[in-house]
Amino acid sequence: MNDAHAAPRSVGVVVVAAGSGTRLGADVPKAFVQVAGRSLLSYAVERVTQVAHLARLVIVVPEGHGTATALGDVAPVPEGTVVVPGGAERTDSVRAGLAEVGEVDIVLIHDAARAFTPVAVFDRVVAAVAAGASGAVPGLPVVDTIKAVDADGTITGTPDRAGLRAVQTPQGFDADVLRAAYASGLSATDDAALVETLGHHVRVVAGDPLAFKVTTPEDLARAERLVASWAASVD
Ligand SMILES: Nc1ccn([C@@H]2O[C@H](COP(=O)(O)OP(=O)(O)OP(=O)(O)O)[C@@H](O)[C@H]2O)c(=O)n1
Ligand SMILES: C[C@](O)(CO)[C@H](O)COP(=O)(O)O
Repeated sequence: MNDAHAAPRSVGVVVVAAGSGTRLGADVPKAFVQVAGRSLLSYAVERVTQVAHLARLVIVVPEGHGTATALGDVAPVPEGTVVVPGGAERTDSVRAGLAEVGEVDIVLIHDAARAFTPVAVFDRVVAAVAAGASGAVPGLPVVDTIKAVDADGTITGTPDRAGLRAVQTPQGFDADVLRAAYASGLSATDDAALVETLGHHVRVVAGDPLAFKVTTPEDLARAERLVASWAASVD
């Protein structure tokens, strides 16, 4: 366990890995897809287990993969890890994982699909919440100009991109705040949106390009190149 981060607060992590990966189009659930002989989930878990003050790890998997033993061949999981089946939407899967996270101070929700997120990103998110934020998410400035459009594709606005961030995971929250947000029964494409709806302030901390989400075959090729470059650098 990495004790570099000083905040003495217990951290629970929910790794959501129950998506099918429609856009990737593999023949196994996306989190189980292999890069250089290891599943995306195993890369994600390897990083999560280095989070300081980690007290509880919950992995949310597709129906039918619902035990730590069943998961053992896909990704070695530490003793005490709880494995639960997810739901139809990411929000459903997070809600299932959150129900198992137990008594911790801070909860991080992390996409298995962001398998290469550096531990330093986790540390920044935890530090922001430990310092008093209700929530914190990693984000990167956007490099494209973003347009708002209506249903016909007509542009309705051009927000100033200086005030925009593309957000990643892990997304971290005070545990009670996140539970209240999920109790609302609402859905959203990220966890922060539910917390924002309750009126809490969520901070953006520096993200990392390595926290990219494996979504398409092009992303998987990028992951292959990344891992190959790491292997080459230790040869
Ligand atoms: N019902 C779902 C949907 C998504 N996820 C997880 O949420 C993360 C982000 O989702 P995404 O990358 O969109 O994964 P998929 O839903 O699998 O992808 P797609 O939309 O292409 O089917 C992934 O780690 C995925 O496993 C989940 O646990 N349960
Ligand atoms: C949570 C997330 O990764 C933040 O960028 C993203 O919103 C997940 O979206 P997806 O459509 O489920 O990939």
